[in-house]
Amino acid sequence: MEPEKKVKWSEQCRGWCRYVTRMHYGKKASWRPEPLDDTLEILLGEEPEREREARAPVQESPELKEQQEEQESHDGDLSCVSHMPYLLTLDASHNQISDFFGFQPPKNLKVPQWLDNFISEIRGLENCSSLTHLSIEHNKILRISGLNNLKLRQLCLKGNLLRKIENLQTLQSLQILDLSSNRIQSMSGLQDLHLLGSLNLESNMIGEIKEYTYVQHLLLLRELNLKRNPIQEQPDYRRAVTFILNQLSVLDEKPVTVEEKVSAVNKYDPSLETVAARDHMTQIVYQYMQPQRIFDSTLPSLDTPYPMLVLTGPQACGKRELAHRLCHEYSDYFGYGACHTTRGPYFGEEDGCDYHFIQEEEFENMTRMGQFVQTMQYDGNWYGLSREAIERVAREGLACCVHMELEGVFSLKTSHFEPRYILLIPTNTESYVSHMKTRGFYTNDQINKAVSRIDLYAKTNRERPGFFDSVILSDNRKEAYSALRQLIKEYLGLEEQEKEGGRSTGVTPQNVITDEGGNSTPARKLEANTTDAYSQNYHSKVHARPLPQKSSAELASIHRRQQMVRDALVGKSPRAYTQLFKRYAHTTPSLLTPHSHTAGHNEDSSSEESGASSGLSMNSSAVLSVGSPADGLEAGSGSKVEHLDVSLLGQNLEKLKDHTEPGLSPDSSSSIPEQAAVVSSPGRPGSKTKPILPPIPLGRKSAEAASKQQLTGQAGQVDEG
Ligand SMILES: Nc1ncnc2c1ncn2[C@@H]1O[C@H](COP(=O)(O)OP(=O)(O)OP(=O)(O)O)[C@@H](O)[C@H]1O
Repeated sequence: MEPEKKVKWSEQCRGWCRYVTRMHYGKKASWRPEPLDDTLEILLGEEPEREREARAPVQESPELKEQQEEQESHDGDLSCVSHMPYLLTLDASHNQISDFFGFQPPKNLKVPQWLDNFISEIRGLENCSSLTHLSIEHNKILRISGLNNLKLRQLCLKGNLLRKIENLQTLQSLQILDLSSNRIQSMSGLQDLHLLGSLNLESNMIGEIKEYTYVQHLLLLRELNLKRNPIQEQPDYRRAVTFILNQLSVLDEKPVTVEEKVSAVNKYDPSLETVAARDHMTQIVYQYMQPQRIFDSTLPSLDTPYPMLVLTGPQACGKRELAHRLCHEYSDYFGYGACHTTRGPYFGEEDGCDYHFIQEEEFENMTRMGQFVQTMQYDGNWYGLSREAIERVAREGLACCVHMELEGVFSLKTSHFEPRYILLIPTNTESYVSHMKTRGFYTNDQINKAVSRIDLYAKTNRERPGFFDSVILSDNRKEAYSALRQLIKEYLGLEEQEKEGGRSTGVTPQNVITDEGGNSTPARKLEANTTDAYSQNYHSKVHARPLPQKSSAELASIHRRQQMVRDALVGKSPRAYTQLFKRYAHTTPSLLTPHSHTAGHNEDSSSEESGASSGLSMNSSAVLSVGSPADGLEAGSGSKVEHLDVSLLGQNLEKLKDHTEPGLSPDSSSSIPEQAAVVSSPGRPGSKTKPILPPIPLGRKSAEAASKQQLTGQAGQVDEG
């Protein structure tokens, strides 16, 4: 049929009408191609060779002559068009046609156009089964109708009087839709056009961002034009649309860039990392804008981060209660780090004990003063962990124990602090919900939100091995606490001390190490008389470097691990805490380590085992020498926890719970509680480069010293600005 020829309608082309492909029909009052009218143009397709050969006899045939005569005699209908079997485009713009009722479309008509007429209703196209392109621009159409089941690929109803989009759902082939310059207020009615790739709604009356939800699932939609609609006035319009319709490549005739898409996601659905990075950036910027304040106890250093323990998990999973119990029971080792919050106190909550309850304005001021390490907004309230809260605990010579939501953990991980993170996660949704309901503080929305976040935690744990240092199921508070307690006890080496009946490894609350001769030495003094903190770190690092030749300690360590492998092969499963800490040097605050100053040569500091940080960051520059919990203790004896496969968590929480039940675990003979379980995770990134973990600076001070320190702590602010 190609190439097309443009000719005027005349006698000459009448015989060619079979090959008409496009027809522009101008200044007519009715459907009648008047011969010799100079406003009528037709485009002729090239005659196929086969037909050309056969044409002469056909033209001369009496039937055709009859047909032509009949065609000429027609006045006022479109029957002439029906003799054009190849007609694809018909453009009848700028006429006075008011109706195309009775129009007998040619068999192959694909693209009729009726531009600038007085058509108010679409009718008569039911039989146009080949019609793919339809344009009825600038008419007076009030409603969309009469298009059912057509195979239209392009539809243009620009410049009509449409108020809503309707009756399009059967146009399943529609790819391009132009409804510009109408009075449409909603995008409802487009949701079923799954092949739609281009939508023009310019100059309409669409005003609400939520209208986009109607086209949100049209995955092929690439171009959308909403210029000159009231929606353009909505704040952040373009970014919001880009976010909701992230499949778009052109919006309002302007390409949507990758940067725009990233910016939209970062604003409306930021990843946890983005939230954390933004929060961290805020805190750092504000902090630098302030006169420098020295927090000596928690100062960042190369190898000895200040020891912190973070309990994390969904709201009301029990982490706060557990943190308090832990700090109470192990008050010589841990202090509770109270965050600030703008939420009002619940019944029974005390200011400064659970939180520092402050007004939003004060919270903002504190933020601007750079006082927070991290902040987070949860349920419309702000929460923030201040440097001072940590420092207050550190000045006591204690490790700081805090609880927070996942976003807080992400943020804290960007700071110089290197806490150990324990995830407390409920597996029994029903009892979790009923616990929240019993507390009576929460609305249904809050409960639903908390429940939905369980999966977020589980997913994070599943997809980021090593993100949490340990996982404890929190369904049963008592068991969860005993799992946590067990973990801490093993780590601190308290169990061994109990076993040894307070022999030379004894630790006194007064931060004094008792040697075998009964002489007491302040723990700090032992450290202090070597050199300053930086040098200690440096030496620790040097000592921790793998030696070219294995020391006897390293060989012993390798031997021990080989033994564990052998045990595992014959079916003995190691206890949970050994899983948790075995990758780390077993370290403890200096006040707990009778042989702290010999650390670098301790067995556990062998190049491989000490190649990572300690289980809970509560290390001194020393390594615990009372023996690794993995040593010599029978698997499972007295332990309340069981090692679980971390990959199970979150995939199927119920399954996980089952897994903890006696009889299902390979080591079901051991006394394992039904729900409490600890899941180990591999070392976190970078942990191998930090073999030695930090001391708790001085251990718990006497009440007097502590209060004195409090006072001097306030004075410890140094104005460098
Ligand atoms: N600084 C912080 N950063 C991030 N999350 C925090 C912070 N402080 C507290 N949170 C967490 O915010 C959530 C809401 O705290 P809130 O104290 O109001 O909850 P709750 O109902 O008492 O539950 P929970 O018993 O878990 O504390 C809790 O999960 C809490 O752990």
